[in-house]
Amino acid sequence: MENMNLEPVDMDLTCDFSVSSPPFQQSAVSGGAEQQMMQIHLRVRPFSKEELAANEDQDCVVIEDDQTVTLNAPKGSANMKSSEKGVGFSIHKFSFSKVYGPQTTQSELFRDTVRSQVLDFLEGKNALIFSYGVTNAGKTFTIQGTQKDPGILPRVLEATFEHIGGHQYEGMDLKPFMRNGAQRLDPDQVKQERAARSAILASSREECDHQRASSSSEPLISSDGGSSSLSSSDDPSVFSSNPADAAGDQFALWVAFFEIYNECVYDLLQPSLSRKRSTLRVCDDGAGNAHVKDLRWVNIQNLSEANKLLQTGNKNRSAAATKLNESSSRSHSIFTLKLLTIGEQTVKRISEFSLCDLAGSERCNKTKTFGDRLKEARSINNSLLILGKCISALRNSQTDRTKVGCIPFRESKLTKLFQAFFCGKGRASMIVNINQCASTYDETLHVMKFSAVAKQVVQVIPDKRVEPPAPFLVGRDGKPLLRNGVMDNQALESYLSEDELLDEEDEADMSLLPTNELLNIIENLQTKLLAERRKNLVKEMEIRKEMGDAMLQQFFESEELRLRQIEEVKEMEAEKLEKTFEMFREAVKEHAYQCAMNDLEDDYVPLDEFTAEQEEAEALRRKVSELEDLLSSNRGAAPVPAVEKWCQTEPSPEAADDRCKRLYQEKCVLERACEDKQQLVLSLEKRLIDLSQTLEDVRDSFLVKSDEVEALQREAAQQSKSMEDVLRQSAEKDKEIASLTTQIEKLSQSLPEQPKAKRGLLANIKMAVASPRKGTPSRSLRKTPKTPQK
Ligand SMILES: Nc1ncnc2c1ncn2[C@@H]1O[C@H](COP(=O)(O)OP(=O)(O)OP(=O)(O)O)[C@@H](O)[C@H]1O
Repeated sequence: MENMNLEPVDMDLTCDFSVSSPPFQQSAVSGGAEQQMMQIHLRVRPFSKEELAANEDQDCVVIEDDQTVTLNAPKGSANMKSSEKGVGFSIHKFSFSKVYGPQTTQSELFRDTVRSQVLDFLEGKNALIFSYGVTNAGKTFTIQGTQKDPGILPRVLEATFEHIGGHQYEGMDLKPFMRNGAQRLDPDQVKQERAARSAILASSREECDHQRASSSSEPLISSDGGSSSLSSSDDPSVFSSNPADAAGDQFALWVAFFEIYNECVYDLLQPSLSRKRSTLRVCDDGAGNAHVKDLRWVNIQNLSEANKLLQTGNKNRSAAATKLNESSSRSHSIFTLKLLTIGEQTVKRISEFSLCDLAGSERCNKTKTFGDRLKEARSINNSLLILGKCISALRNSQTDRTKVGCIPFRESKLTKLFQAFFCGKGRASMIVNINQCASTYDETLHVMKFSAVAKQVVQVIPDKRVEPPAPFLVGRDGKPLLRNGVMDNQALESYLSEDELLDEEDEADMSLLPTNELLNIIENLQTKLLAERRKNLVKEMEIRKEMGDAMLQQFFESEELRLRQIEEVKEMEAEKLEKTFEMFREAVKEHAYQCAMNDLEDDYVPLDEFTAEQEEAEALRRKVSELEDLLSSNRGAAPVPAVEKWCQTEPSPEAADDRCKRLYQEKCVLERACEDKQQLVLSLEKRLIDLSQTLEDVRDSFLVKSDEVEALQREAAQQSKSMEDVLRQSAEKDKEIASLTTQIEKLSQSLPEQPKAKRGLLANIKMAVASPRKGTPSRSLRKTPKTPQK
């Protein structure tokens, strides 16, 4: 506690640790839940005769009102000395949810502090109460009390049995499992459970007889199970179950009692056959719910049985006489009740009530501690220091959201177990116990400062109207049971995370163990490590293979998609080309037709006319040749052009002249007609050339498009070739993985006989897996990829 940095800002002459907000202030948050400051109650115990004789009464503790207390530093205390030096103050003021003076009875304390939490518990909510204070301040008295003056715990038990009434579930086949679950036991397990329970109760009976004979201590609850000393509920009907609400439900109450001593968890209800008790592990179910693994849960049916268990547990608890307390608790003890509400042969809900009696915070010099006591004191102070750090961090995270997630719950077993309550899975409240002795003033001041910080922690109280979710149910082997034919997911998750847990024995205080045990532990750990590594290696390979397969599959799918797209583009391009070509063909045809039509219009000559003209021309030609023949035969002269000759040789010059002229004109007409025909032929030839040119152009563009199509086809061919390469590579990898798996299996089978050789091979395999591309073995594909369509 000395190092705890919880000092609030001091003020003037008196230091005021009271918070400005009213102590019971509540505010609603979303979903009907409420926020509430953590309830911190202060109990000031009366002086004992010895203390009064030793002049311990120096008015160090002054109760101002039912919420405020002032501490006045006595002479000689460290606090007084530092205030005399001008460092700090000698008067400190603290406020609490409520202050209970030395005259407060156990019944009053129960009624004011715990009753509402008991009601929560009976309604299915979780609750935690822990007592905190220096050694000999009255923590155990507050939690357990005496037979004449029972404390909170017996009263909680009494209230619970009042609530259960005649609705006790006798089956004993439904038992708490982990933090929030229940286990269904088979008949054999129920038999074992009953036998173990009887053994514990019988051993406590012997102990009680022994105690009665020696009258050394008194049981907390009368052994007949009656509640003669209990008056926990002034109005017992408050706790009675309402038959209308219960709807035929039955209740089973299971309890566990354990302690955390030197950071090791011990079951206080486990009969220890040897001197060395076995330690238990604190496990997390993966959802922030820590629980003690293999803790003994005992089904109790009445107060008498509860008392016997308390006796047994207290007998096993680590206690020792210190200078300040004859029987000082050297450990944190936690008594937990679990109430199972059972209806229709299943567990409807489970609620938990934990009562924690913390070990006393103390300074080693005051308690004159050495050896084991010193070690205990260090361990106690350390776990209380972590509790203080958690509470401080919790308060800081609530005031400053950036600090969320830095709460060191995992640093001690105690805080791991408290975490769920501090994180909204139940309501926690603290009872601070102080004595008024001047000799322990400085420690008391530390305790008060701690509680001032704790008081500022805000808790989210779940909405009472909202029914908590049904607990998960597991079978004999702890594996989840089907609920309405469906696997219980919550149970499955918890079960799986349970498997993943680390062995927390590693965290226990090893220095307490002898060397040979340490060697055994090391050997065990080495074996575990090896097994873990092997498991990880196999897992890693499986994951690699899965990832490879998934990637390959993805690649095939994308490749297939790409090929499909290329095919579609090709088809579209070919279609477009075909259309363009068709268009050109149509255009050429149209053009040729138009030209032909134009020519036909220009050069149209009726056929009769043309035939007549042809005949006439033929007749004229015949006549011309006749005349030429005649002329040449008459004159015997060298032949001359026919017409001229004929004109010259005409007997009548006029007639011959006319005839010649006419013939000449006809000749000229014929020549013109020939010229026109020649022109027509030329123009047709020119049009033919133009058309050929157009056809040439169309052919060229067709060739270009064909080239493009060919290029696309080439590209597609290349891609399919590269895909084949990838397939080939994947096949090789697959074969490599298969051969490695075979090797691992062989190694796993032969590992126990040749551990050293296997370690070498495992390392080789790990290297091979770490650089899979260097492996030579060929592979085969698991899946045959689809051949892309071309
Ligand atoms: N309110 C009280 N009224 C009468 N006696 C009390 C009261 N509180 C404590 N005592 C007595 O004071 C003594 C010390 O109390 P207790 O053992 O409960 O202290 P503690 O805080 O649990 O100490 P430790 O941490 O060392 O276990 C006991 O003899 C107890 O009976």
